[in-house]
Amino acid sequence: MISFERVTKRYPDGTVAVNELSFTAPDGAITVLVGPSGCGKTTSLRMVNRLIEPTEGRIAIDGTDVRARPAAELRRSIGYVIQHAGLFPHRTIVDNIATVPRLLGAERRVARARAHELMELVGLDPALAKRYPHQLSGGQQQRVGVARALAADPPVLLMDEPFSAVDPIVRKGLQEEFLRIQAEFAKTILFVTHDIDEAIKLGDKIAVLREGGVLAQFDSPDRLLSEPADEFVEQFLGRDRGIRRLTFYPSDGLSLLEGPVVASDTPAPSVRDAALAAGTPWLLVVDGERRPLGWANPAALPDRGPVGAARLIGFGHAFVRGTDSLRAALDSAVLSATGWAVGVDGEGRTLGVISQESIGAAIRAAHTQARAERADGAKADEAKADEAKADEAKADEAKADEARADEAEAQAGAGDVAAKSGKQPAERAG
Ligand SMILES: Nc1ncnc2c1ncn2[C@@H]1O[C@H](COP(=O)(O)OP(=O)(O)OP(=O)(O)O)[C@@H](O)[C@H]1O
Repeated sequence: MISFERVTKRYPDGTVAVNELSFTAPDGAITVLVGPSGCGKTTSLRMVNRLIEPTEGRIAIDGTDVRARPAAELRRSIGYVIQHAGLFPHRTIVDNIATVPRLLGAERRVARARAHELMELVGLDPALAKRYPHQLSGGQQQRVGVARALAADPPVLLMDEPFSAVDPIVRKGLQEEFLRIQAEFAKTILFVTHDIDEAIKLGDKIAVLREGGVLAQFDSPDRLLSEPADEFVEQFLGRDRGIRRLTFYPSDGLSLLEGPVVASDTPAPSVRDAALAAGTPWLLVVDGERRPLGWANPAALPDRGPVGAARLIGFGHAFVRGTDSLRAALDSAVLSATGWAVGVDGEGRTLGVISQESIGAAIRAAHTQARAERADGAKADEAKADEAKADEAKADEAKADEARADEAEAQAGAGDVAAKSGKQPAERAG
């Protein structure tokens, strides 16, 4: 757990880069600091490993002020990844990764063996081990940066725009790899980016900063998208936050229709007659393994031959029910020429189809449920706060009782002494 407690950083020229910043980055989670250029993200991050010292306030890791430890020792216990990776240019890749374990006293052989394991973990070809950083692509260098930060197995990682310097496709790959590694290692991560999409994709918690280093909102991505604290956050999130929010709604509750799904070798006339009788607007034709082939218009089916021989209309892409979100399901329907989405299982076999309208209804239901859950959550928080207040009041009462008892005891004791010396306490006091 990393806690910022009213942290302010004022540079010598008077610039207030961070202003009374307070939030707690929970254990084993990714907390993203996001905001426009110059809002104090990097300054905040570098105060955790004491590359910058705060002017006021306190930063603590697991309750201990970071200033309680010598800076060099602190830094060795915290992984740090920066834009362009910041690798040592004259060391090979394997030695770059082995740097911190070596500093911590690991034998060269042990540190290198660990470095090779980490290269595999972050998806680097072992053949790159003996190269130098300039002989690697930007994406490969970033992977080395991540491997190096993980080498000493630190509980805390600081990452400053680690994926910003690579093209969007490589970046997406790095983000996915990073989430996979985090699912396995559950580090406590503070991650800086100026890209709200990256923040939403990676963050368990997001701290949105505004200019002057002021915290605008600290929330989960879903909460941020559904309830931006103010106009600044709303604008920063962008116009399509409603659509992006659908990423947090699962698709497993969607009811898929199996009726319109037909095997490609079924005789066309029989499916045509059945579909027209049932008022089915579109038929999804699938192969022998139930993989989708395309849509057929029942009214246009021929009088002879299998349905698979008819002219089929492309279905765009299918969504995987359960794994993909409602956003993916909606996207599938929007991209399909018929307005219907195709739901498949993990193996790509068709489970059924669903119309845009039905997905719309599922979205409305998900919104209603989320609102109810938020209201319940707020009530539970209130109840917890009331309980905490009641506990505090009880503790105060107990303390007051104790103080009264002490006083009474002291007076009784004083009485004893007074009695022994033949004087009254009042006399002694006077
Ligand atoms: N050494 C310094 N002296 C004076 N001002 C500084 C110094 N370093 C940073 N600043 C200022 O502090 C503010 C916050 O800078 P910081 O680098 O933390 O922002 P950032 O949010 O990380 O920006 P970016 O996204 O552009 O990297 C900016 O106004 C910056 O100009």
